[in-house]
Amino acid sequence: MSHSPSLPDRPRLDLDPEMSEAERLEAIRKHFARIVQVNDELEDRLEDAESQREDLKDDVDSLKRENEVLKTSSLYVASVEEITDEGVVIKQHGNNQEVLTETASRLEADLEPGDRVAINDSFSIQTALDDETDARAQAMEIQESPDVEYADIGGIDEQIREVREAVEDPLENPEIFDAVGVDPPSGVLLHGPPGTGKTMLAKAVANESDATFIKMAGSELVRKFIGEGSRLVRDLFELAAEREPAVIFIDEIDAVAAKRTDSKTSGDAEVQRTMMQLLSEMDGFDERGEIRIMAATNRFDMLDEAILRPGRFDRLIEVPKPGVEGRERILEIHTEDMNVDDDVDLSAVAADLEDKSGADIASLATEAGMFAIRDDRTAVRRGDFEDALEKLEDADEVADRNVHYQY
Ligand SMILES: Nc1ncnc2c1ncn2[C@@H]1O[C@H](COP(=O)(O)OP(=O)(O)OP(=O)(O)O)[C@@H](O)[C@H]1O
Repeated sequence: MSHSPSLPDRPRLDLDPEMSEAERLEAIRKHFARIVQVNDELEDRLEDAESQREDLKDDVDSLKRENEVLKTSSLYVASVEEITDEGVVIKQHGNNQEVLTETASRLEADLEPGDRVAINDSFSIQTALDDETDARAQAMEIQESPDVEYADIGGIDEQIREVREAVEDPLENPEIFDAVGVDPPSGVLLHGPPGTGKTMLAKAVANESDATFIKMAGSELVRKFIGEGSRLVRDLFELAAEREPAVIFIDEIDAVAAKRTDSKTSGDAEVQRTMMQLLSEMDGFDERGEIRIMAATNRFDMLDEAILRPGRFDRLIEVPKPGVEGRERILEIHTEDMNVDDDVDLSAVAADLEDKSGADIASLATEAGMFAIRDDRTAVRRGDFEDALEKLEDADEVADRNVHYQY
């Protein structure tokens, strides 16, 4: 930028007392003329300066815009690995490069290992990505130790035994499989009507084997995360590897692994890609690792057989609705903390619950408690269970009219 010449001197009026009247007048006239001239000069300079200021302002604006673009368009996504005294260790997605970086203390206080963050070209953390932007967090439910135990599950003891053998034993005693020279099942598929305890079983086996429970719902993959299904499946296995020992649980697997239909829409192609990703993840899997894979479905009949081949979901466990003894056990579990009158015979209540699932029985118990509360009582009576059953059946009837469930 060129330096502007210095401003003109301020004109001075020197009047000599010796001067004649005419000479004074002449001096004042000249002084006035100089003032007018300096004034004109200053006005010109002001005009120049103003137009220069306009130009500079335009420059500033465009630089500001450029800066904004630089700040917002070239951010990369990374995960926080560790927070140390020297800074935050992050791992960049895509190339897995680990970097020690600094972050504003405003952000650092809220960061935790596992969080996703946006970083700029020089790896400095710009923002923490909240759950809304984090599809991975939305699509998966992660529990370090789910609060379900085998003792909380009633009526499916044989299924518990099978799941322990296929999931817990390989996690806890992999050497037994090595010694005998057999591979444990690759994947365990639980199938049966809704509300029979499939999710509970998966949570319980994760809990009792001290493994992280990572759940992904197949239906959400195809409904909420359109276009992201195969990436999320990849993320799922990556996450399990980071958190092992881990139990991966894919609920409603039929949503991504249904038999191919004749009608080929683009949605089907996307679902197909998600399933292919799942199969390739399972095929490339070392069975003896510390990750076990489970899935559940209410629609076994709809599954594509490709997912049932050896090396994939090769252990099938049917989880049926409970028989009368199972129903009684489930009733006991769900009324354990309730104040139930001594004269209530749970086996008689269970006998009336033909065809009900564990989930039905859990809501029956809660509903019976509600009837007691409405009646201003603190103890639940036999009649409350009867009223609750009636209510449940009315609700079922409405549901049946709306959905035709086929299992
Ligand atoms: N066998 C059972 N013993 C005790 N409680 C049960 C049992 N089955 C179901 N429940 C109750 O029903 C709820 C739902 O069960 P869960 O989610 O495990 O069923 P699910 O088979 O996975 O169902 P869905 O196929 O609908 O996902 C449980 O939280 C529990 O309260």
